[in-house]
Amino acid sequence: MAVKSAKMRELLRLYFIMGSANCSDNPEEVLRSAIKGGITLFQFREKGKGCFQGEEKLHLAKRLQSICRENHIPFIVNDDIELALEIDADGVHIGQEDEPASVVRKKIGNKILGVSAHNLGEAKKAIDEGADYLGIGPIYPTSTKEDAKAVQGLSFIRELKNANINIPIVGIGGITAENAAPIIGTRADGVSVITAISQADSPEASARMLYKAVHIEGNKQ
Ligand SMILES: Nc1nc(C(F)(F)F)ncc1COP(=O)(O)OP(=O)(O)O
Ligand SMILES: [Mg+2]
Repeated sequence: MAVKSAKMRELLRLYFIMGSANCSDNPEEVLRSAIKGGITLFQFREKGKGCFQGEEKLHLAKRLQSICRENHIPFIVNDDIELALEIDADGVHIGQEDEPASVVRKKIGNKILGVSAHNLGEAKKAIDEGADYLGIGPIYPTSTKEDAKAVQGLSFIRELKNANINIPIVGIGGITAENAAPIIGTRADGVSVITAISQADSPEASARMLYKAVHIEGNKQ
């Protein structure tokens, strides 16, 4: 587990999350561009108005997964455990409204398991049930997730660190190159981003700026 945790921290550095609904351009081109810009992990999150279902969702997942495989970027699936197992994804991400982490861990074996947590109780439960990392947020206001919980800033990350919770942590919610550094300053392991990359004129340039922001701050730790 220890090796996995160190590797997990590296993977979380710049975690791009995207589905077709988040892209103004072709999702495959957006992903290729984001990979060129230095993303370290990818999550397929096919959700929201007009998102694909069934066969179309499966085919898009496979196309994006093959782009990640060509570039040695692990491919994580949001919510849809059955899809993740069907395409042998590298891991899944679940929230508090999804299946319990303990049930998902049994289904996915040794794949990466990410869990969203909004308070200490949820964090401890996720850790006890085998989570490999926690998604913490929304750090800043976000328009991407319609049912997002209250904006929490950096307070919950600080609370976790003060409670000596050492599981790998990634911040999420409204993150841009301009506001990413303070998240790393709280000793979170990385930032996850949807719109700032998926809607950028150049996803590559946006990812590169984000990577620099987290890298510079990370070197100060
Ligand atoms: N998808 C996510 N990915 C992360 C990650 F840690 F990966 F950055 N953190 C949080 C979420 C939010 O997960 P959830 O609360 O289930 O909502 P949704 O299914 O709408 O995304
Ligand atoms: Mg979810």
